[in-house]
Amino acid sequence: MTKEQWGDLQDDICKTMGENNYRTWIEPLRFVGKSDDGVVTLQAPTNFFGNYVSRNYGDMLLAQISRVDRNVRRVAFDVARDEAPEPPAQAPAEETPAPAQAAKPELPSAPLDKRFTFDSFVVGKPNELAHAAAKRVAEGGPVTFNPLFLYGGVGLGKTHLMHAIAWEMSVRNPHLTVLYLSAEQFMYRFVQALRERRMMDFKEMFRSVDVLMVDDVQFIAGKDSTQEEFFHTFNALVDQNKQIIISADRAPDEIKDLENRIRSRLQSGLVVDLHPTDYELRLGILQSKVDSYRTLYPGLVIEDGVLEFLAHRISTNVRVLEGALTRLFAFASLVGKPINMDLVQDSLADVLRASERKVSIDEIQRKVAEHYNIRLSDMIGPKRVRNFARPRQVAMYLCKQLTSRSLPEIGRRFGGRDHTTVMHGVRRIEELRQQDGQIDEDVEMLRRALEA
Ligand SMILES: Nc1ncnc2c1ncn2[C@@H]1O[C@H](COP(=O)(O)OP(=O)(O)OP(=O)(O)O)[C@@H](O)[C@H]1O
Repeated sequence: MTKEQWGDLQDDICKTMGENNYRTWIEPLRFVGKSDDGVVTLQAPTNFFGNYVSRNYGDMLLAQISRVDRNVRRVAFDVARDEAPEPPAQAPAEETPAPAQAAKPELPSAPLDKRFTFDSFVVGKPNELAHAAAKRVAEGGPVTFNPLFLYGGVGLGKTHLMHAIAWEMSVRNPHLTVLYLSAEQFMYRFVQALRERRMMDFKEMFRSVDVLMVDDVQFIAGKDSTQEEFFHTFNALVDQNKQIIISADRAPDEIKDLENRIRSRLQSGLVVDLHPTDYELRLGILQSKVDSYRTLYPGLVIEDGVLEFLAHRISTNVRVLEGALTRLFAFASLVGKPINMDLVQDSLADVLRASERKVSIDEIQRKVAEHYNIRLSDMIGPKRVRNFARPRQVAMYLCKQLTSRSLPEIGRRFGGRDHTTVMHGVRRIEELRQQDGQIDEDVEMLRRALEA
């Protein structure tokens, strides 16, 4: 990978992520070089910037770069050396003198991702409440719950929902001042204002917004001065009946080192959580992603079963799921082949290993036998009667889905059967899941129980 090749890729990257995002996040990066062990380093203006790009676009960049250089394994981010030092974790005890001529601070809103709208947010059981609350707030009208506090694990859509609210509000009422920023940026602005002796400007600016959205609020835990300022900003806005929307990776009472008065303020509105995704939601998200990729990769075929496999096997983190799909599309277009299970195994081995569920063949056999009320020895043994054969096939199917064991290995664990027998069993259950609601329900229930 050379600087020229990085330059040549820019058009494609821009098309993939849209011009706005490209200009905000990718254009400022500088190509530094590629190491012998396949790491491409890009220079970002700040640590925050580098982390953001790595988290949100890392997989896409890797996929694009590996199209021109297959030896690249990883993309790393470096920070420009002449960067102003990152803000300290605590506000400095002593203030430094103000610069001779301080400019009035601009509204420190973070850029919104164009893709993060309500339209592109797939709703399922685990996130329907959070989605409904976000929608209600985005519609404006009288402020009914203040703040709206959204929380959930990594990559479950908190930022997506926050951006969607901000977009929707701005469209419905272009005059509203909607300020969206991360808690880290809030602290950065606060420390900067302290240093430059512009606290009045800072206070004025934050108190003048109509809607304040703070992402990842757990970041201010343990940072006393920032918490204090956040508390005052919060109160001032609530007093003026301005909407506040907060996100965090856990519930207010689970955030350690948070002052009690802040904790209770955060709990005083509506607290809703995004639950870990379930199979159906993951499948829905994959399908909607595939639709949006169609224009980018016209003609690419996805064979049956691939999305279902990914939805089963990949963790609940939607970012990992999306990254896997992006990589699959990039590889498939590179080698000019359809997206099938072979390609999945070739290109996603690391992701699949990482998300491997620790379910054993023994556990599956026991659970299935119990469910169908037959003896374990009958399920594994030679008898071919339907009462034993069908549960056996279900167990084989689940072993294939939930473990990384090969077909011959599964065959051995089912009384030394041949791998073709296992393959036949797996296919039969796949067919039956389409045709027979009862079998489909049984298999799904067993899968959930085994994964729980
Ligand atoms: N229900 C959903 N429908 C469509 N896309 C989703 C959904 N949930 C998450 N995503 C996508 O998953 C990715 C990660 O989501 P997001 O950044 O909102 O997660 P997060 O909860 O803020 O994670 P973090 O804790 O890391 O900040 C984004 O690309 C987002 O669009």
